[in-house]
Amino acid sequence: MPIAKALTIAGSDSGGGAGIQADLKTFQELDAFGMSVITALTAQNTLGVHGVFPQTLEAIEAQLEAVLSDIGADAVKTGMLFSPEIISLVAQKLTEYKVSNIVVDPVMIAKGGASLLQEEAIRALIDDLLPIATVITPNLPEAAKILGIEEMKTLDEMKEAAINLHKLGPKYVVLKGGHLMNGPAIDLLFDGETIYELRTERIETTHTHGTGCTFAAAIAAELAKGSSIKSAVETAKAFITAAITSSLAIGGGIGPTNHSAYRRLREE
Ligand SMILES: Nc1ncnc2c1ncn2[C@@H]1O[C@H](COP(=O)(O)OP(=O)(O)O)[C@@H](O)[C@H]1O
Ligand SMILES: Cc1ncc(COP(=O)(O)OP(=O)(O)O)c(N)n1
Repeated sequence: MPIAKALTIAGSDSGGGAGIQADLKTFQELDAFGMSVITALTAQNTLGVHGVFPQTLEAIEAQLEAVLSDIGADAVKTGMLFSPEIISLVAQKLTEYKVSNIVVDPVMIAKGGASLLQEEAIRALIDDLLPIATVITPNLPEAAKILGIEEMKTLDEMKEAAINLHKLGPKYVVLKGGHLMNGPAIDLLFDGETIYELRTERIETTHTHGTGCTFAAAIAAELAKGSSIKSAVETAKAFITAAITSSLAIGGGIGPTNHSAYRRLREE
């Protein structure tokens, strides 16, 4: 069987817990061949983001061309895209190369509070990227920003938001409930007809750096292997739950999740 090829288009996290590094580790753990297009370098560790250095459009386009014109991708995951110009370029290239499984994680703000997306880029995200997305994976603050509403606090508000996000054009919406205070960690999958709930116990830990990146990358890896969206999201939920359960208390701040935990669990 040919190897599934997964491409991440995202920012680099020097601390290794989020961004390109989290995505490539996740692809590897789920048996997909990982490739990368780096949109920005961040000087980052468990204490926060200490610098953001966007790459030139020329550098980003050269990386996209190199990968897509030769190797191709069975699925693409986008993360930190930073500016309206980068978003438009990425959308144009994914359309030109007819990429069929596009997972858009609309990264906006890191857990420490640093901005990873310019305010003026939200319009480009909505106009250029959401309509071509197979699935979008916003967290609650990101969903609220896209919809121009107050942040959701209840499951009913989350359901309404998932329906409204779907109207912006993606084929599927996964609304992540990691930011809901208290109670289980509930994510919603909406396919345009049915809302599915994915529930796990909330794990008591502060070490959750890179949860969103890892979850979206796992969905991309599974779609690249030919899974249905429902099965891809279920596997991603199991993957991130295992990764948070044995997250790593390294550094002095918010530590990363453990990308090899899911495989280890399955080998036991
Ligand atoms: N403390 C936790 N316990 C269990 N699952 C969690 C926890 N925090 C986040 N998750 C899960 O991790 C995934 C990423 O969600 P979230 O943290 O909301 O994303 P982001 O990193 O983009 O803010 C979701 O599946 C969410 O339910
Ligand atoms: C380079 C880079 N990309 C994305 C993020 C945000 O990652 P996320 O998975 O949402 O996790 P937190 O940063 O919120 O813990 C990032 N920090 N860096």
